[in-house]
Amino acid sequence: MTTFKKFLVEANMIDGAWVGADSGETIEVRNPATDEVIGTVPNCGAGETGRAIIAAKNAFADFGQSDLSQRVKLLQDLHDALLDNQEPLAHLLTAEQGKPLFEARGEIAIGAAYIRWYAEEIRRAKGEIVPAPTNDRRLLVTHHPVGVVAAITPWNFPSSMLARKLGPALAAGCTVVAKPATLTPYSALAWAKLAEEVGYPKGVVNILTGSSREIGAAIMQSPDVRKVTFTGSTEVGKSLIRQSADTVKKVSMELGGNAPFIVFDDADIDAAIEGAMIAKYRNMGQTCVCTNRFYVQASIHDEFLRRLQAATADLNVGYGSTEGVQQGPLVNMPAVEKVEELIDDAVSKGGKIEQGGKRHPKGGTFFEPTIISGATSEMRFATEEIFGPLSAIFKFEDEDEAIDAANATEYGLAAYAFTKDMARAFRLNTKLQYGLIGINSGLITTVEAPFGGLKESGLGKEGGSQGLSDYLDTKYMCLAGL
Ligand SMILES: NC(=O)c1ccc[n+]([C@@H]2O[C@H](COP(=O)([O-])OP(=O)(O)OC[C@H]3O[C@@H](n4cnc5c(N)ncnc54)[C@H](O)[C@@H]3O)[C@@H](O)[C@H]2O)c1
Ligand SMILES: O=C[C@H](O)CS(=O)(=O)O
Repeated sequence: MTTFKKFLVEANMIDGAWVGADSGETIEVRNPATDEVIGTVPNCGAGETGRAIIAAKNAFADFGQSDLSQRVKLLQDLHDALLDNQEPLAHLLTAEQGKPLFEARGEIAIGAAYIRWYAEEIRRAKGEIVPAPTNDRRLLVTHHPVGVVAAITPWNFPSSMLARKLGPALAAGCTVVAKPATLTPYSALAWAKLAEEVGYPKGVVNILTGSSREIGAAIMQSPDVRKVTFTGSTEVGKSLIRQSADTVKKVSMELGGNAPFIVFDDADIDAAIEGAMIAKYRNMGQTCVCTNRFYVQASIHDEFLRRLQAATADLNVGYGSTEGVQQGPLVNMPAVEKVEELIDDAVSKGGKIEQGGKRHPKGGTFFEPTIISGATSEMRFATEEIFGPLSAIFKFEDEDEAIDAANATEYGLAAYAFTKDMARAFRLNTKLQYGLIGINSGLITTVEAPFGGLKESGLGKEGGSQGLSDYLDTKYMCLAGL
């Protein structure tokens, strides 16, 4: 049995010290599968946040001017430390979030890959010398770390969502104040422990737990925080964007999704079913890029539905800590109740439950992987993010109808389509209003590519070469008198 005790840190990291809340108050952290208390974390607020921001600002004076080679070495050591501890970190992640162990291991691995990627990318953050209009001057363009960065992250991928913020921030020479979701704090606090172990100077990485509103307000009101990088719901993202105006902070937003999954009649059905299972049921459907709406062309609808039903019925539902389990519990009871509301709404409007449809016999927040056919645009799940193991099956006749239906949402994060027609693939790339488009694949996230949404799914990119620029300020210097 792997123990994660080393990373069960019941304290916050502020200015190089592990501390509790000024009030002494704590918050319980529960295992979604068993509802047992795993431990507690400090319930910090404005005062602790102010001290963390000052610590990050003070640390930036040196870290922001540190040698590139030093920052690269620290990132390489952080990458290695993460992989050396992959097993306990994965077990910790499963304990606090519920996802199956194989997915938790994958999340730790991609987190390490983001760190390694930015250890490499920062060495290519080149400036330029621009041809001057006259010979008495040189025009130089250079890049510099923005300064103190606030990172606010969600509960569904509590480790990798912080990795793709810490990576570019630390590579650029920024310092960080991070606030994880209250439901899943330990996977984030583990990053502070690893950063401490590999030798990051005090104040470079600060991680706080507690009142989202209090900590959030203190972050947004501070002129010393020069960038906010947020991953979470569109509703909270909009609030943070509004608050950022008061001090003109840089913002990057990774927000909600409502992914269409379009299966054309020329699709490889085996590939479409394989893609559907991962695009729908990864993290029990609690993934921003999970399929929200399946659009299946009429001539293959019944075959696809039958095959999806068989694959869904085969899913192994159980405790995420049990090897071989493919679906764990939902994160909490409100998540279960939301799925139930969406099912009741769909059935009341003519939807048919083809599979599942109710709480799992395991009880608690376990829920049966569910399929509803006869879906229509009047049903709530056509426009609301499901965030659960519920497959909504819509039927369509032709390509234009599918594209129009797919785009009928304020979201624009991920979209998927299965077709052998490459001319159609390029039409879809042009016409689908989404930042991420998977053709014949249901799992497209990778560190090499820019991840981010259009419309109300976000601002900015994470990963790829594009993910670094948000942590750099670009300056122009005119060097005259030569
Ligand atoms: N686009 C992406 O990359 C991506 C990735 C993961 C999750 N998400 C989205 O996140 C949502 C699920 O995550 P969630 O439930 O944690 O989202 P959430 O918006 O409720 O919370 C996200 C984070 O913001 C904090 N927060 C909440 N209210 C705040 C406030 N007023 N001020 C400051 N911080 C505040 C929370 O404590 C948490 O740390 C879904 O909509 C999902 O699509 C998007
Ligand atoms: O939930 C959203 C995450 O960004 C999912 S992914 O692991 O990055 O695809």
